[in-house]
Amino acid sequence: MRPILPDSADSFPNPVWQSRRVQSVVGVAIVRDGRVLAAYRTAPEPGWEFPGGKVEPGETEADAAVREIREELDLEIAVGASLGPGVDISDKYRLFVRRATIVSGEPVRREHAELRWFTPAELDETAWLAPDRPFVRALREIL
Ligand SMILES: Nc1nc2c([nH]c(=O)n2[C@H]2C[C@H](O)[C@@H](COP(=O)(O)OP(=O)(O)OP(=O)(O)O)O2)c(=O)[nH]1
Repeated sequence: MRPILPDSADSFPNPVWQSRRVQSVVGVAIVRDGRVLAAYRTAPEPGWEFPGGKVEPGETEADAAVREIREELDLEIAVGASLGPGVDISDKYRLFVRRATIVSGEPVRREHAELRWFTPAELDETAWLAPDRPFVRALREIL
C-alpha cells in the first residue's frame, strides 16, 4: 500500500532544510574631494550603481572590490568601511557597499555606459538601482 505522506524528508521541498546560497555583490563607493564616483549600467536593470561585482569563492569582499575596480575602471584603490548592512538584490544576491579612496590612476570607462562624480546634492536626483538607495542615503551623511 502506498503511504499517504512521504516517509522521507527528501521527498518534499522545504526551504528550512534546503541550503540556500546567497552570493555577495560588492559595490564600491569611491570618494574624492567630497564626491562619489557612480557608474551607469544599462542591463539587466538600467540605473546608476557603485562599480563592483560578485565576490568569487575564496575572495574577501575587499579582494573582490580591488579586482573589480581594476577590471572596470583601471584604478588602484584602498578599501575602507562598509556603508551599512547588506541589502538583498534577489534571492540569489546580496549587495554590500564599501567606501574606498583612489591610490593611483584616473577612472577609465571600460564597461559602463557612463561614469560621473556626484556631489551630495546630486545624489538625490540620481536614478539609482533600487538596492543601492539605502547606501546612497548613508553616503550622503558622510560625504
Ligand atoms: N556592481 C554592482 N552591481 C549591483 C549594484 N546594485 C545592484 O543591484 N547590482 C546588481 C546588478 C547585477 O545584477 C549584480 C552584480 O553583477 P555584476 O554584473 O556587476 O557582477 P560581475 O561584474 O561579477 O559580472 P559577471 O562576471 O557575473 O557578469 O548586482 C551596484 O551598486 N553595483
